Amino acid sequence: MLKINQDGLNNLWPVRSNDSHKGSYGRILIVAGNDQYGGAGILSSSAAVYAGGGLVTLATDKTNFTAVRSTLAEVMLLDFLDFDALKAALKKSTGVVIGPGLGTNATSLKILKFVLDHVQPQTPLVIDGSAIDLIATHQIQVDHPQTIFTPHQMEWQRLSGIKIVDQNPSLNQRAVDRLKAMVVLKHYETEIYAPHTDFRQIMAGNPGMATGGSGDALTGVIIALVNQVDSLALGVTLGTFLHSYTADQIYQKEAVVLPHRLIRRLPFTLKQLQKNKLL
Ligand SMILES: NC(=O)C1=CN([C@@H]2O[C@H](COP(=O)(O)OP(=O)(O)OC[C@H]3O[C@@H](n4cnc5c(N)ncnc54)[C@H](O)[C@@H]3O)[C@@H](O)[C@H]2O)[C@@H](O)CC1
Ligand SMILES: Nc1ncnc2c1ncn2[C@@H]1O[C@H](COP(=O)(O)OP(=O)(O)O)[C@@H](O)[C@H]1O
Ligand SMILES: [Mg+2]
Repeated sequence: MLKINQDGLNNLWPVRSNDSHKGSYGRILIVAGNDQYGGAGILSSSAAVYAGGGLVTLATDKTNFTAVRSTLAEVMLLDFLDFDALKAALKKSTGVVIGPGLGTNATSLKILKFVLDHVQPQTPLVIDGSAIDLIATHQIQVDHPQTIFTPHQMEWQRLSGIKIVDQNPSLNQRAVDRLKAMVVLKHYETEIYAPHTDFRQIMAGNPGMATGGSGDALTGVIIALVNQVDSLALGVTLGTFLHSYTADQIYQKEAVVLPHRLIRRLPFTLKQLQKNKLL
């Protein structure tokens, strides 16, 4: 097991080059938020923007459009039932998130299957929340080579079949090898698994994060960081650490880490971590 702390990541934070432009930092598509869970789509997409994603599009239920526009002017919008537009967006995306607040009904399933069928093979794909539940319930085989699952322990129980009380690194690793995907197993000191590789443990995070929406925000942070470095494993590690480390800064002064406040703080922590690199 490799413990991940601030010192271990010191030289690895991406720094923006002078001749870069928005296209240098990814075209990110977030497919999230049904009519009940619109907030999940807002949290995921705003986290992607605040963590430095170049161009972020949210494909969501149409009822969320006004709320998204009034919260987050930077994000572009798509109706997630407009499959022609979704197909075109998937074709040009360099990073996709599916699942936060997607719901688990027949429409949600149709959207998930469409995304799995049309995402480009080279594009990193973060699968979270409702999408994990749908994959477990309907026993959907995910063959996408660049997949990152981000389950909490209950979602991991559903996906892997390992009961929460029985979850341990050796059983988790075997399930990850079978899945052939990265897995960010979220809890206190979150673990990051990849097939046939020693797992990493994030030495940051706190119980102030135990509030609805923290994981939705994580998906956006991860996909934004994956779009700023060359390696998938590094992007996932940096994103997961940045999320928890930012939460720790807030938790020093606030008893609950509200996800929207964590998100607003991301550019500051990112700058601070970059500066350590430049010292
Ligand atoms: N503002 C919003 O729109 C929100 C939307 N959300 C979405 O709602 C959908 C349902 O997600 P939920 O996670 O609430 O529902 P789930 O039913 O998947 O999981 C929650 C249950 O798992 C239990 N659990 C056990 N171990 C856990 C662990 N380590 N971490 C978290 N929970 C653990 C919890 O106590 C709870 O009973 C997802 O698509 C999610 O993205 C939630 O993120 C909440 C906020
Ligand atoms: N007690 C805790 N200690 C550290 N981190 C926690 C704790 N509880 C929750 N978290 C973090 O908060 C996030 C919760 O994710 P998730 O349960 O998917 O939330 P949601 O679906 O409501 O957005 C994860 O990143 C998890 O690691
Ligand atoms: Mg979640």
